[in-house]
Amino acid sequence: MQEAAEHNMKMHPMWQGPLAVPGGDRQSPIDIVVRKSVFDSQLKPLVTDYDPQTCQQIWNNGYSFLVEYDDTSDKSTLKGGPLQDKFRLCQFHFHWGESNAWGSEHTLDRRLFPAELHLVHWNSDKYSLFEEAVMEDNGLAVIGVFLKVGKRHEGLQKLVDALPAIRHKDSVVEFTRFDPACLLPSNTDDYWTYHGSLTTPPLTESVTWIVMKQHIEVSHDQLAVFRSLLFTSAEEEVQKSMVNNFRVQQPLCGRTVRSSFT
Ligand SMILES: NS(=O)(=O)c1ccc(-n2ccn(-c3ccc(F)cc3F)c2=O)cc1
Ligand SMILES: [Zn+2]
Repeated sequence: MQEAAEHNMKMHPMWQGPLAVPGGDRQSPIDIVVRKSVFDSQLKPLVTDYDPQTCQQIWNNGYSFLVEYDDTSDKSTLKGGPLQDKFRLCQFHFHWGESNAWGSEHTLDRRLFPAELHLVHWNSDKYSLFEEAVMEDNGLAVIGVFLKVGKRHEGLQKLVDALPAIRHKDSVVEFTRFDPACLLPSNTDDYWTYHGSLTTPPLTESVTWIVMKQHIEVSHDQLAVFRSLLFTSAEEEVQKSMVNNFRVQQPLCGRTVRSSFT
């Protein structure tokens, strides 16, 4: 069934262009083979400092829904971990499946999760705009968090309640005072990190990936609301459910995945 979902995903307009950066050898997502990851004692704890007042809007971009933050100053930042510089939060979004059996982009020893959260940051020490950073080797840092189905996530509910208002592609509503830290697992010291890319076009190889070892739990009903979103705009005749908006795992091409824990 997942293969059919992967096939359907590739039919989405998003994927009608090049499926990889020509000559790309650091594409994402990947399968993290836990026993092959290399412990690095130099990896530091993550330091997130998010200001909920910088939360601005939530919108359906026709592939996922994005919660966007004001990134015109260093008010919501990420540093530490594998990073040498300070990174500014610009948005977060999710990827999910039509069933709880799949949906994540990264996998752990081939294990799929029902969904995955991505918090996207850009290097504000080196670049002045996201648009600039997205093209650079050390331009972006994305925190990945796996979602499992279980108890209701109280912090997520405010976001879930906003989704019916952005059911169609290109719909946007104001969304304020949301602290993305509530979506991080209680333990952010244990993670894997590797050099990769954006998982949708432009697929630029500019991302330091930081994948959390600990997952968060959301309820089945909360994920069902994700699946009530549509890939399509209100004007389109055929409405398509926004599900299976994930890319399949890419070749590791000799890269090392480091772990912050033994
Ligand atoms: N899934 S993910 O790897 O976290 C991911 C995948 C794709 C993007 N993405 C897609 C288009 N853009 C984008 C937006 C504005 C811009 F000026 C340049 C971009 F590349 C972007 O950041 C952002 C994040
Ligand atoms: Zn993503």
